[in-house]
Amino acid sequence: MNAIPDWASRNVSRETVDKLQAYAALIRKWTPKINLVAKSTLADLEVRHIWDSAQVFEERPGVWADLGTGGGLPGVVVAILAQEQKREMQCILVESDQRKAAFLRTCARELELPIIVMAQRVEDIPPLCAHTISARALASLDMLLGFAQRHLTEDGLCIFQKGAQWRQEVAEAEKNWRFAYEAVPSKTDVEAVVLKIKDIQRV
Ligand SMILES: C[S@@+](CC[C@H](N)C(=O)[O-])C[C@H]1O[C@@H](n2cnc3c(N)ncnc32)[C@H](O)[C@@H]1O
Repeated sequence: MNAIPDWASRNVSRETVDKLQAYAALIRKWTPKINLVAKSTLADLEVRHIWDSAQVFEERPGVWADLGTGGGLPGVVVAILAQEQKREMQCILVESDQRKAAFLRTCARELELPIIVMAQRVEDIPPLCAHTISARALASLDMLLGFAQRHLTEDGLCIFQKGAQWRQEVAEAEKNWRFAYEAVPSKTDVEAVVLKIKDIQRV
């Protein structure tokens, strides 16, 4: 399948659609050299990765940190959509793989995005004091909540994309953490959810 996302339903401008397409072109160009996404998913890149990432975007104040951003999913998509909304939002992308971080800097330059790329491990950087933290395919929920405890402001929000096993992940995480969550059905995968989590405390 090579479906095109229904950007009109998001009220996205022509300029932003062009930027998302330019980003898709960069992923297609770089993926043969560095595995930004599985090559088998390139044909369906717009829905499987870009639309999937766009669904996490919401208007939020302050710092948005995307952890383990890889090829920029969802961080670069969030930065493009924030630019559309003219939000005063600072996007920080944390990615420990140096080649992927170089790709992210290329995205920043070529797409004219005011993002900060940190080519380090999430565990090694000083607290980011982020108001929003996203992560896609990075780690178990239990581990992500540990990252959030270090990098999220007290009243901040985590937005984690999780697959079919999300209920088990929540149950596992609840052994170590107290938190409030909402599971929003994914728009791209019937079994997946977007977990919105706040008020995180270690048990
Ligand atoms: C499975 S990929 C997912 C990438 C992207 N979020 C996506 O959905 O396509 C996980 C990424 O996290 C990075 N990563 C893994 N552990 C990390 C850590 N502790 N700190 C920073 N980045 C990390 C890896 O280099 C990899 O690019």
